[in-house]
Amino acid sequence: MSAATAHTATTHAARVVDAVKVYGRGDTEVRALDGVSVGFPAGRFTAIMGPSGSGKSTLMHSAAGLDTLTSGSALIGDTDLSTLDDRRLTLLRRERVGFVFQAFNLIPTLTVAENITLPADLAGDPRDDEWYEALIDVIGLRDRLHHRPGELSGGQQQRVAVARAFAGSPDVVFADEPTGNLDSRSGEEVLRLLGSTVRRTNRTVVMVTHDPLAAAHADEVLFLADGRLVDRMPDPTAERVLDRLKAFDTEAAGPAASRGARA
Ligand SMILES: Nc1ncnc2c1ncn2[C@@H]1O[C@H](COP(=O)(O)OP(=O)(O)OP(=O)(O)O)[C@@H](O)[C@H]1O
Repeated sequence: MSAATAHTATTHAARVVDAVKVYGRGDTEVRALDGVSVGFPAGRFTAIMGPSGSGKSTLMHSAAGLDTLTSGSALIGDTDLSTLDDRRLTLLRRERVGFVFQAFNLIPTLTVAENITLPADLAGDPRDDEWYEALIDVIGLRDRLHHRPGELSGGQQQRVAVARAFAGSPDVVFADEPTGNLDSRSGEEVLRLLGSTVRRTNRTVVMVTHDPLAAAHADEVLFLADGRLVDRMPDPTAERVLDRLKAFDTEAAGPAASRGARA
């Protein structure tokens, strides 16, 4: 792509093109992704929703380079992940992608500060002090930097995991049900943290969630059903997301249910 084109088109931090993912063969074949093309715009917070089994995790894992596609492409920036060998894929994930999981996945023996800088330390990168300090301010745990994760609440641990995900200034942070293990108040804090990090520092987040309240924090919600992208909702509210999800139940009772990929 020429520089001129890059400036006129929406910049996507990550995208998939004609993504197909087939698990199993013959009678047990499941088309988890059935030709999905979607971009995740840079500087935006995108949520992925859809009924259970609709392909949300598969889409996220493929876009993040944690899983490979059966056909089609997954790109981080302009890098087609299928062109990378395992070593370069690992490096790309380490340097250009951040992750937040439902289970916070912090290292219990390291302090909060050490957990946050661990990916950069492993990569041998010098710490960007300004960015690190800004992150500590955003997560609001300056007085806990020398505590261990076990001494923090679940919500505080997830805020540390969010800071760790952003610490290396990745192109995109993928969050898989980041509030799944939290009570509603802690979950709300983590979502506000994700949203404010995107808006104040122009970062990119892609989040899989079942929760309409969580999805309402995003700039846009993508809806999957039966491995396909079926709808997008800019500027979501929890009510509108809930209504859209309810419509899936109605659609599932009709012809859309007869595709049979998961029968
Ligand atoms: N490793 C696997 N082997 C076989 N089938 C799989 C595998 N992983 C996922 N699937 C199937 O692919 C389809 C999509 O799964 P996926 O986990 O992406 O859905 P999801 O929308 O994230 O679901 P949930 O909301 O329940 O987490 C499902 O039918 C699932 O059973």
